[in-house]
Amino acid sequence: MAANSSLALLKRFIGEALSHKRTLAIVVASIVGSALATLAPPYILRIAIDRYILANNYSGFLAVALLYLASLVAQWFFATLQTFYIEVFGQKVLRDLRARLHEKVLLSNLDFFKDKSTGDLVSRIVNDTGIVNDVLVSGLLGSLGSLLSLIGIIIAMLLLDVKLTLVTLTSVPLMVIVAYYFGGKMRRAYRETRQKIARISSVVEESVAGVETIRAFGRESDVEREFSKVSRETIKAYLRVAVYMGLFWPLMNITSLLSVIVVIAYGGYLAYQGAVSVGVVVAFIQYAQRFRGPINEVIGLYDSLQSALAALERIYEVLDDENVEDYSGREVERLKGEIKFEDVWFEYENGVPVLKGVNLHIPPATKVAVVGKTGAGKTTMANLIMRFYDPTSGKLRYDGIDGREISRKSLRKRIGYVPQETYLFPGTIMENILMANPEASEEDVIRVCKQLSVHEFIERLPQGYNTSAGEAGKLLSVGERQLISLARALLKDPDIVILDEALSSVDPKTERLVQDAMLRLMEGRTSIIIAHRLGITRFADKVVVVDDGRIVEEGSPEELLAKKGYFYRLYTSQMGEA
Ligand SMILES: Nc1ncnc2c1ncn2[C@@H]1O[C@H](COP(=O)(O)OP(=O)(O)OP(=O)(O)O)[C@@H](O)[C@H]1O
Repeated sequence: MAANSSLALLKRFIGEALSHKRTLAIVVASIVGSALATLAPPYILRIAIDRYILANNYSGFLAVALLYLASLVAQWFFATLQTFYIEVFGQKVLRDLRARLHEKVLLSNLDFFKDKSTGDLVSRIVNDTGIVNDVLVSGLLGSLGSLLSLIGIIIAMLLLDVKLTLVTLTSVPLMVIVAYYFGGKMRRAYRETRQKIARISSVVEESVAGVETIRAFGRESDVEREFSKVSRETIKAYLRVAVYMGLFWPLMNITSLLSVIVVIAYGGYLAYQGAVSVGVVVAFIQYAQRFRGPINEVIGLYDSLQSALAALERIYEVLDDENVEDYSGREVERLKGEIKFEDVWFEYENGVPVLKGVNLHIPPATKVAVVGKTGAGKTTMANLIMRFYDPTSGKLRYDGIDGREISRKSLRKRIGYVPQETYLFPGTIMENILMANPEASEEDVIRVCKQLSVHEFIERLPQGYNTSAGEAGKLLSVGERQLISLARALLKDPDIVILDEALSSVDPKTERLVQDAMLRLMEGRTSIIIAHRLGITRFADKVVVVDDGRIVEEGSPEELLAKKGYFYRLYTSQMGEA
């Protein structure tokens, strides 16, 4: 990443984090207090030794001893305050970032998801924000405190003795080298363990999710091999961390002790000559030992800055994505349900039209079955009616109103959509149906379920409507899940119904239930059925045959069958297969 773009990222992030001024003020106060409190004890010790102990003067000694104790308590108090409020501040920043990212996911249009995998988005919202918090909030503020401490220690030492200060500082470069080189190796090894752990989880996840396929293809031993390979690599990574940790901390302690030896040797010599007091030498010994922590912290921050900035960049990439759904536009209360495609062209990708000049008039309360080969553009037509996308050119009108003028939210309130696969959210079956209409009551849900004859089979579940979706998901067949989807749609009391009829085979009894429920849902409503099984077309007022993005035939099922054209061929070949 170029230096100036890193700086711009950091500036933007800090600018946003500054919105929590009050917490930040407490953090800064505790950092300053903590730095000052760290400086005090050696200084007080020096006074105690020089003015009281060595001078055999015990009259005010108790006061100095108490002062020393007070400075230790202050050090403890500010350190606790600092740790706690940095966490509070960090969690607030983290919550804001995650909330904005999550909202972005909810408000983005479908183009947003085209080039992002679920795993990638989850990782950005969970892991990247975590890294940013660790490094750019906790790390940065902690390092700020460390830098303050370092500067304070050097000033305090300079005030005590300039020459001794300069000699003591000679050990600092060595500490920096150890912290940079060995500390860096340790931190990199640690990062690697995290990657290996993530790899283990994904191998396990894939094994569980794909267990049937693995067995069917006899791939058990391959998967096992892969797992033990990743396992071995993980062990190696952990052992590397252990080696570097074992090297790093003792080395850091030794360099710290080296500086103490330098102070004792040179300070002792100066004290012998009478140039400094014994108290000053003792204070220096203590200050010299206080370098280690802050130096390590500042270098650790420098080391992880690159990865945190990369994480920040990935976060802003999502936040700045411009594929946002626009919810503005006029509100519609109820629709008669007339839909008109007027020379609609549509492309997902520039230059690749998927719909090529579709003209279609669906009068209110008409049942239309859309049929055609895989990839013909049926689902795309449904996507346009839902306004998941708008036409690239041409218009879609609802009751004569251009769809672009109607607010997406209010339009979707009037449409009941039954996708091919029913997604059950965590929660109970009752909650899963209620989500379709927040204004509906539990009685409404039961009424709707009775209407669709879904009530009986829900009642048969272990806890009826209160069965958890997870448990129900395992107990319910595809068809039964689709019945729940149909109940959801009916609860909205929509004006327009879109059914993406599933091809998957359903047992005859459930199939009958699903079909009856579909017909009941469509009753008196403008309905579009994307029909994979052509048998359902006999209930339609009109069949529309789509091929390669164009409507090639249109008419009542009887007309089209009699015409012996495209639909007739599709129909007879499917019925033949059946
Ligand atoms: N999000 C997308 N991005 C790019 N191309 C897409 C996208 N969704 C669908 N397509 C392409 O658009 C064409 C029409 O797809 P569509 O899903 O509308 O067909 P369909 O008739 O519903 O097919 P099926 O019966 O398989 O569901 C296909 O060539 C498909 O590859």
